[in-house]
Amino acid sequence: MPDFPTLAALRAAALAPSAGDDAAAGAVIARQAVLTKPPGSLGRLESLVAWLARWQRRPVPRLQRVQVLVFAGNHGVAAQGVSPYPAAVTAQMVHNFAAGGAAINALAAQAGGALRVVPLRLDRPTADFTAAPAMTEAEFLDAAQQGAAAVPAECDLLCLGEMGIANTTAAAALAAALFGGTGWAGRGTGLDAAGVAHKEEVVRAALARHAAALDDPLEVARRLGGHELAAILGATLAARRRGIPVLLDGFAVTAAAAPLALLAPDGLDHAAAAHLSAESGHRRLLAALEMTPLLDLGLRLGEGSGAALAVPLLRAALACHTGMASFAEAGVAGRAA
Ligand SMILES: Cc1cc2ncn([C@H]3O[C@H](COP(=O)(O)O)[C@@H](O)[C@H]3O)c2cc1C
Ligand SMILES: O=C(O)c1cccnc1
Repeated sequence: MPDFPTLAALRAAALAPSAGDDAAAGAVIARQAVLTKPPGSLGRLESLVAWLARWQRRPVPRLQRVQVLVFAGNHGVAAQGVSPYPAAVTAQMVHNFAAGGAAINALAAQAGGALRVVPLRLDRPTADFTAAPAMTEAEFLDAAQQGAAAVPAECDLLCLGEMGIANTTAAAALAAALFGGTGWAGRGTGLDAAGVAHKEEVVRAALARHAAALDDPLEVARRLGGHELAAILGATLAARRRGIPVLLDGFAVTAAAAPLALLAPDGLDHAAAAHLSAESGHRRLLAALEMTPLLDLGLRLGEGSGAALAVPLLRAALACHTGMASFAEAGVAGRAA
């Protein structure tokens, strides 16, 4: 049985209340209070473990099965000259992933994660969304469903990444449609100032073309997104239903998942921003989503690279939580007053 046999089923899943486990998070917080450190002194490491417990629905979270999923898709809007690279690079990079030669191969291995790359209709790009909706309803639903189906049932943490030439233009259009304003276009893979201005104009034209239909976040995702971006939305939603916390990568992945936060206020509570991309719209997008990135390393790659890089940080947080002694166990005096 597919997770989302119809668009109505996808929407109902996105609107369903969250399934986080308060008791599991509470158990983590209670244990942290007795470990040999001043309360709160491990900062964000402490709240991260509680977050893992809440969404794994397990009082002692684990990070044994880490899955990195990279979705790949092609974009009709590439024909507008919005990327310095040819669209053929998407499929070429999928071969490179399979051969083990990309950054994400190295980073997923370092993270102790399994890497799976899911190409979506690479021979059939989306429609150029300055002229028509990027996807039909059936195409959008199929991509979202493929994303959901790629999420393993048994998984402790999901890292999401993407590959799709011109997808930072789609991401900018999504962000502009979902959160309003202009100036969402950035350099992507390396546009110069004139290229960014042209990209911004393409985004403006797309929003004007679809202006009458941008009230519904799923319709925004269908009209202005892409196959791999719809798959990321489907995977993010499926992960919440299966009790799997998610690390979002950069600008493209965050924009792909963002409709879920607009459909339900807690729609991305099981997802954390792994890093702040150097793509200029990302800081603003994360602020709109009230997310604080874990890392800020100046990455502007995609592929799930930032998400994979944050996994060792989560492992460190969990190692402290499970490995530290309590004040009583260690014979360390507690606070005097
Ligand atoms: C060799 C190469 C490897 C990549 N890996 C990720 N991206 C990244 O760049 C693309 C988005 O940038 P834009 O919107 O400017 O095309 C996406 O495919 C993204 O994952 C790559 C891009 C290239 C060229
Ligand atoms: O932040 C991203 O997702 C990103 C940035 C540049 C190129 N591709 C992706």
